[in-house]
Order: sequence, then C-alpha cells, then structure tokens
Amino acid sequence: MTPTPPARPENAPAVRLRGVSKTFVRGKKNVTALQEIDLDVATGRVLAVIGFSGAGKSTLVRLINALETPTTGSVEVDGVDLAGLGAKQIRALRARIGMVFQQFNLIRSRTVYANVAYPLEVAGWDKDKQEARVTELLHFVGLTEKAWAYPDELSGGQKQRVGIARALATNPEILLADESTSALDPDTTKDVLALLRRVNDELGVTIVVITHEMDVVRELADDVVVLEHGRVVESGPTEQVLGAPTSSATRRLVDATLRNVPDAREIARLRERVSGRLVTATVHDSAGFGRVLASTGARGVEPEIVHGGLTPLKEANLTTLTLALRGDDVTVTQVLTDLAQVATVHELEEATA
Ligand SMILES: Nc1ncnc2c1ncn2[C@@H]1O[C@H](COP(=O)(O)OP(=O)(O)OP(=O)(O)O)[C@@H](O)[C@H]1O
Repeated sequence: MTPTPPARPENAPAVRLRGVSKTFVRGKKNVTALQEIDLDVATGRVLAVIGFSGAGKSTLVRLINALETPTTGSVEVDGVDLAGLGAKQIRALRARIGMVFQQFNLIRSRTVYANVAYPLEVAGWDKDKQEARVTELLHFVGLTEKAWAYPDELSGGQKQRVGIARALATNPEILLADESTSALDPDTTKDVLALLRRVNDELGVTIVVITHEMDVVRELADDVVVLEHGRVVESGPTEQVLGAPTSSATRRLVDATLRNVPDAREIARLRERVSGRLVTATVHDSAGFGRVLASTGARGVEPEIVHGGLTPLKEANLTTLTLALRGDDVTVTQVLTDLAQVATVHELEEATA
C-alpha cells in the first residue's frame, strides 16, 4: 500500500518557502546557494524562476522535491511541511510532483511506452491501468505513433515530450521543469512550451519552470521570481516584472533578450540624430497612451517615436516605446506626468560609455 501524505489544507499554495537558506559544505569551504528565501507558488499557475548561472535555481527545485533539505527555514508542498515527513511519505509526495529535465533523462534501453510506464510500475499500478494511462498520455503529447520507438530514434523535441508524459504519469499536481527547453532549437522550444501550456490549462497542473531563457518566461509564465546570488531580488506577475524591472539583475536579463529598450550605444546614436527629451514608456493602458499622444499637438509638444518593441506575453502584450519629446520644457514635463498615468516612464540618461 502506498502511504498517503497528509491532506492539503484549504487555500494552501502549491509550494511555500519561508526563510529558506541552503549552505553546502565543500571541503573546508561553505557555499551558500540560497539565503532567506520567502516564496509562494500559487496553485494552478505557472511560476518562472530566472537568474544567471549559479544564482541557486536548481537548488531551489531540489528543495521543493525534497532531494535536498534546507539548512534553515521551511518548505511546504500542498500545505505540508516536508521536514515533518518520513521517507515513505516523502516518496508518496514525490508522486505528486512531476519532474522534467534539460537532458530528458530517458531510459535508452526502454521504448517510449516503457519509459512513460516506468513511474506507474514503480507505483505498483496493474498492467491494464498502466496501459490505459500510457495510451492516454501518449495521445496527449502527440506521440501515439512512436510508442514502440527507442529514445535514440527520436528528435530532441520528441524526447522532451516523452519526458513530459512520464512526468505526468502519476497525475501530479505540480510539475517542476528545470531548463526543460535549453537543449532544444527555437522551433522545438515553441512546441514544448505549447505542450507545457496545455498541461497547465487543460490539466490544471501547477508548473515551476527554471530557466535563463526569456522566451520561456514570455510564453509560459504567469509569475516570475528573479534570483541573484541566492536571494530573491524581484518577484511578481510577469507583465510587472518584465515591464518595469526594479532590480539590475532583472533589467540585464530583460535587456539581453527583449530588444524593447535602447542600450547605451543606441541612446548615444539617438542623441546625435534627434533633439528633445528622450523617454521610454512601457505602456499598460494603450488606449489612454494613445489619447495622451493625440493631445500633444494642441499643447505644442511634438512626439517622435525613435525606438520600440512589442513582446507578446501569455496574457497580454508588453509594449515599450522610446519617444523624443520636443517643445516647451514645462509642457513636456506635463505630458510626461500624463504619460506616467498610463505607462511606466523613464527619462533616458546621457550615455556615458
Ligand atoms: N551539491 C553541491 N555542493 C556544493 N555546492 C553546490 C552544490 N549544489 C549547488 N552548489 C553551489 O550552489 C550555488 C548555486 O547552484 P545552483 O546549481 O543552484 O545554481 P543555478 O542557478 O541552478 O545555476 P545554473 O543555471 O548554472 O544551473 C553554486 O555556487 C553552486 O556551485
């Protein structure tokens, strides 16, 4: 009999970390991978954990599925503190957490069918139930035709779809995806992201994706947490974190991939070419933004769009425009105040480089 983990309290987030630190002892040195992490993963949502290499992302995932224990603080899954669980209960809880890996981690000597069936065998399902479940999963990930193929006969994207089917086998409530598209080309990445979206939308599975790829964040994430040197430096809904980053780590991650904002060299070039005050505006009310721009002519201010980009996110578009505003300085300042009601506005500094 599989032991049943304690029942989940009402309204508990899928995952909750409070005051979590993790220090590894390496020889005589201590390496602090995570410090004072407070984090909630809301049930039914997709959270992206982003950060540069070494920020502590994988350690965070390993704490959630109890492959590591925190040095201090608590990790709760479905309202249950992992510290209070015995080995059997941890194993039962892991069946409720699916895991998808960067390198797929498929068993090469097993067919696609047998890879997907593996967690069901371990959980002691009988053959008929296994067959029904594997058939259903292969249909869901679009690999019915490949049931009897071996991993070496599959493309990277197909291997990852098998990885996802296997992770879903025991009907987990949470899916942890650690750099699940980093080994794939851009087209295949899109397919795998579309599949993960269906896992969230159609099956209601809560997903935590660890990634350094902004495309993954754009296409999939409802919420984002940014880690830097083991600390959370920013968190919130994706639109907010990408649209108005407050930490330099987030700004560097965003600017490196979304070309919505001019970099220092482009600002220098713009200064040579255009006159007026240069401002970037990340628009959150596009109709209101249009109205303010339409009003500028009558106020004697001439706006020129000199840079911009539109990035589609899961639920909305992220639109950033850089404007050169020419006119009487007091009126331009009033226009900026009006724009700040409908957008996050930054006046661009002189480039120093
Ligand atoms: N088992 C371990 N023993 C010692 N140090 C470790 C161990 N696991 C992780 N670390 C250290 O903890 C820090 C965070 O590592 P982690 O792998 O969590 O970062 P990451 O953000 O996932 O990086 P990457 O994107 O490169 O995978 C690093 O300094 C790493 O060297």
